[in-house]
Amino acid sequence: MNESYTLHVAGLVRELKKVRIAPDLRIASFVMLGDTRLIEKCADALYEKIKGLGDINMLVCPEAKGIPLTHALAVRMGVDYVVARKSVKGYMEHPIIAEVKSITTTEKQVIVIDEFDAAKLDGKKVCVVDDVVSTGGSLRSLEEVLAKTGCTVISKVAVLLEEGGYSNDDLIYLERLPIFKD
Ligand SMILES: O=P(O)(O)OC[C@H]1O[C@H](OP(=O)(O)OP(=O)(O)O)[C@H](O)[C@@H]1O
Repeated sequence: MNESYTLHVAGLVRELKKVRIAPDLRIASFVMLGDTRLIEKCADALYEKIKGLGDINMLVCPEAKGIPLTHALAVRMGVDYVVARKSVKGYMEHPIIAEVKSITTTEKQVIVIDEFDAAKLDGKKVCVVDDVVSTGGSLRSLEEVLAKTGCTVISKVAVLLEEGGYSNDDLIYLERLPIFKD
């Protein structure tokens, strides 16, 4: 059995380890964290795709693996970004919370935007960024939270669209990623 998947993305090649997430399902684990060259190349490629959209003045990403990519993209666009957290922190006041079910979710998970960050988003035109979109559960929950902040989501981008069920054609992405059913 092939234990890895060879991904070609943004002019680079990476071997992704296949990991089991259910008795009959394995996914290719894509972890950009710490891979500076991959982050920079993907940010370049995504920037080329969205720079013409105009008027985006804030990025938003769910933690965690998409954060460095979002930072790199934000630098290219000359904007700031907000990170939606996956737990409520003690320093948050009046956080906006939605439940999440994603392809990797094993326990109850939430997506949270602190009131302080929500205020930064009010009136902004936003691009949502993530490393991977699979079922779209994380994206949907994030949009649910964002709808309460007064921002407008202009576009959604990801490095990979995984075959986890997300079917909207509104996602800008670089490559598709298969899943592996046994
Ligand atoms: O479309 P979905 O089915 O929601 O899956 C995509 C989400 O899953 C991954 O995050 P993960 O839950 O692994 O969290 P992490 O980045 O905090 O490790 C990925 O970074 C997306 O946020």
